[in-house]
Amino acid sequence: MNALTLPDVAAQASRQALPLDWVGMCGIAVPVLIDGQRLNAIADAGVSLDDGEARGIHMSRLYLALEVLENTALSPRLLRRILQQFLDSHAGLSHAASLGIRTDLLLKRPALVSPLAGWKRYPINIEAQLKNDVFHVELNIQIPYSSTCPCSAALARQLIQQQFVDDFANKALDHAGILAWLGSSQGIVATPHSQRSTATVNVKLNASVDELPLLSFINEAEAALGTAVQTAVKRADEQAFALANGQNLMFCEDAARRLSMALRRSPDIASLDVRVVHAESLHAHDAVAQSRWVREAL
Ligand SMILES: Nc1nc2c(ncn2[C@@H]2O[C@H](COP(=O)(O)OP(=O)(O)OP(=O)(O)O)[C@@H](O)[C@H]2O)c(=O)[nH]1
Repeated sequence: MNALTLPDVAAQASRQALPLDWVGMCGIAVPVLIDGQRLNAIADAGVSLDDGEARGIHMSRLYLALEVLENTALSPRLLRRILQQFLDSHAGLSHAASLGIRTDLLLKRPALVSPLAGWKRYPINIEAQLKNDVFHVELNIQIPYSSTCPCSAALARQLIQQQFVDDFANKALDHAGILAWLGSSQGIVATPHSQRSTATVNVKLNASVDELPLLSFINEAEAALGTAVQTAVKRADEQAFALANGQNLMFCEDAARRLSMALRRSPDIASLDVRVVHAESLHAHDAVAQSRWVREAL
């Protein structure tokens, strides 16, 4: 070896011959293009090391294969192309490749009533795998929403009825008096508790899907729940939100069922995991429900 030859340890034989399931890099900073937006993302890229005798993989080859993310819209086709490059650059060493991309989707959401709008952040994680020529993509999306407890609402209504009995017993009912009573906190003595909640939707896409249907999944999920958290809010919007919550009282079980049933209608989905977490204001712990569904083969 002369002074200009660089030692290549990866090309050496391993002292302990053992194949490895996954070798790669985690936490790589990359820009990605989704729905016309350039987003900051973090990637995990790796391959299997099938040859137990080989000392190491070629990390630079995986890293450089990610360069295309900078100027090509993220799609299942692009992910497959990158994974194929991971494998092609590790011929004889690897039969499986994976790429995970975490970012925050920013969507501009209109207010419920006023002409305002604001940005909402949806954390997403995209996991792609190519193994023995079988390719698949999974999307993980977190969607914040509001949930009002149906049990608490019923208990509050009962207290209001009781207050009505106490205040109006043996009195002639007059319209103006009842209207004023309904608008007072002496009349409406109790309110139900509600909480900010999070739905985590994990979707395995059908092989035929060639776009990442992130936006449509988020829209379908929010429509099914009916109580998406808001961005810019004036009083008119807050009142509409109160109505939406009152019309969509939800235990965590209700939310999980609504989401799962709504998303199952999408032809893009091969399998689905839904997990909802209601960060209870009644308790110091969370109420959680999960649902798993796999589309039956036709
Ligand atoms: N395999 C491996 N490489 C590592 C690790 N930590 C850092 N690296 C470095 O990653 C760098 C890139 O490795 P390679 O892709 O094999 O680089 P290279 O040999 O110049 O590139 P090729 O000629 O394409 O093989 C090297 O400098 C390694 O030392 C590790 O834990 N495992």
